[in-house]
Amino acid sequence: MCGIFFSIVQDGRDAFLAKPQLERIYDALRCRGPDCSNQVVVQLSEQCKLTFFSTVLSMRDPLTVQPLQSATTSSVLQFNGEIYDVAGELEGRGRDLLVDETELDEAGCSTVCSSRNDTSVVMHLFEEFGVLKTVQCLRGEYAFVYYDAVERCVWWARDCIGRRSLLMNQTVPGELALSSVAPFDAELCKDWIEVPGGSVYKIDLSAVGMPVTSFPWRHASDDLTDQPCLIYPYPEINPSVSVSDDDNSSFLSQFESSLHAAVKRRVLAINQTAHSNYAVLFSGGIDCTVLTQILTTILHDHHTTIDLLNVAFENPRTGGGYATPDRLLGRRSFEELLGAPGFANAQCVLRFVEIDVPFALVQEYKSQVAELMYPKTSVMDFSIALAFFFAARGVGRVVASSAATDADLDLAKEYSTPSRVLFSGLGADELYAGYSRHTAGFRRQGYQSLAAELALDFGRLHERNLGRDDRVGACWGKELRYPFLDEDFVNFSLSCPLNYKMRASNTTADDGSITTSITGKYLIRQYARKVGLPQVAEESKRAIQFGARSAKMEVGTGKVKGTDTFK
Ligand SMILES: Nc1ncnc2c1ncn2[C@@H]1O[C@H](COP(=O)(O)OP(=O)(O)OP(=O)(O)O)[C@@H](O)[C@H]1O
Ligand SMILES: NC(=O)CC[C@H](N)C(=O)O
Repeated sequence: MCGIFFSIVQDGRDAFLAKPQLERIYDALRCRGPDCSNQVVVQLSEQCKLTFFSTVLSMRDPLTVQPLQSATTSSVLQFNGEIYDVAGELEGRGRDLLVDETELDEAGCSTVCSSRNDTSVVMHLFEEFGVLKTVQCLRGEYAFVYYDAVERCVWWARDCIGRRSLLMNQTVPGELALSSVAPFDAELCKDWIEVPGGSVYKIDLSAVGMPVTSFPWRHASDDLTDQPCLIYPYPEINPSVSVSDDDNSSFLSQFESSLHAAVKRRVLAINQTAHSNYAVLFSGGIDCTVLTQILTTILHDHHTTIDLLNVAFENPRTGGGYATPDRLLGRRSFEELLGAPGFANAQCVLRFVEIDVPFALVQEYKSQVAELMYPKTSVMDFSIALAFFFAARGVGRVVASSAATDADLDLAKEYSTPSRVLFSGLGADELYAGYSRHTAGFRRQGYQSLAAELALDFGRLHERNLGRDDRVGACWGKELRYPFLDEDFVNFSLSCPLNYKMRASNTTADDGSITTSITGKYLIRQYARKVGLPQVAEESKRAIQFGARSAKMEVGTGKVKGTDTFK
């Protein structure tokens, strides 16, 4: 993941923070982007100075140094993330820049191969069409800061779903700082907040008082008359329930093609020569197992490896060693994947990588994890962040492999995944009603409140999960990719009637008694059955901190609440 730090300081001051604090931020950013780092300073006036510091984890050819400064306008771009496609009004121009035509597949837009460096494409589009028009058309997971030297303003945003971290600090009047991470320091480096998702922001450097304007994302169905805005590339959730099941196979095939395309975009947008292997954050649950199955079909004929990273914690409070629920499930799902018909004769190699985290290692890294997750501070955030931190580190042992001759298959040898890209199944529960509280709500009220609850869950992913997970996972020079949060897949999923997400079914026992069971993630389960994963298809949700046992590890903390502040 790339790293961004930007600041505006006034009154002739040199820097937003004292040197030690700034260096700490720069060090954290260098971990995110180990390929290069650079600083650009723009002295706007004697009083006002702009500082841009960037680091790059290069994923797309050619390596594009950041901050990227335009030779023609002197504008400056800091970009963290991936653009997979350019749609809508700028489709033609954007794709010309982004896509190597020869790599377009027959299906056209749904499997665009984004093969050119996207940072320079974004810069081109910003200069040619302006920020709002461009952002409206970009498809991908990103955060950016852009100084428009012609208009003398600075723009910043996270993508419309908020899949990358960006923090802001506006405690000093007239000044501003933005950063991908901001290690917490109680004295000198506090008061950061996550840039609220759902808007693009602009500060006008020429206007008196340097006002900030926000341009919100709205749905096409909203009243759009009051202020300039952007239109989400997906609708509001469809609250309807379809009356007949005639469309079942059509919904399933749309689900399948849309999710395949989302995974494929994220596979193709990797510098194939340098980093052509893959890793999945693998709990063994249905979401990440389905993603792995799709990866194996896309990479079926490629001589490459897919590392399935499964993290488990030694938890002194609960005991039980590393035989955590996710470890047991992970092993079982790995076997099921190997036996699925689609995997027969595959050239790609699947490996199960066990990442065991002893309690002593947690003690060693816990202050780093707490700093990275900041401004999240709760006990629950910490236990989730800890699990992502060690899973993303990718250091474990290859305990099983689909290739009998796999040289890394050695129970005694430490193995570190070379993959820079980590696939995650996040988002499936929010789109397809995977939480137990969805089931409980459905049991009480049927479909009545489900749509509202799902809309709420999806809409707060940026503040609850995505910023934190980016900050924590990226510190190892890795990049999280979320196929379930692909805009086109989200578009399909939000449009799909609620009964393709959650359903009740009755079973009659021999004594005639009827039991009603409620199942969420209907289409995901149907897909798993279709591709030969019947056991995985029955799996229920288990959150990472319980599956990996990273929650409340210290003896005597059993009664601590998840919402308490982590100390
Ligand atoms: N123990 C684990 N080891 C490695 N990665 C994990 C683990 N648990 C969860 N993950 C990753 O984090 C993602 C989101 O985790 P979450 O807790 O929401 O699990 P989930 O929704 O039950 O997903 P899944 O069905 O894939 O388990 C998972 O899809 C997976 O990619
Ligand atoms: N890690 C990143 O954010 C990568 C930025 C950009 N996609 C590149 O490959 O240069």
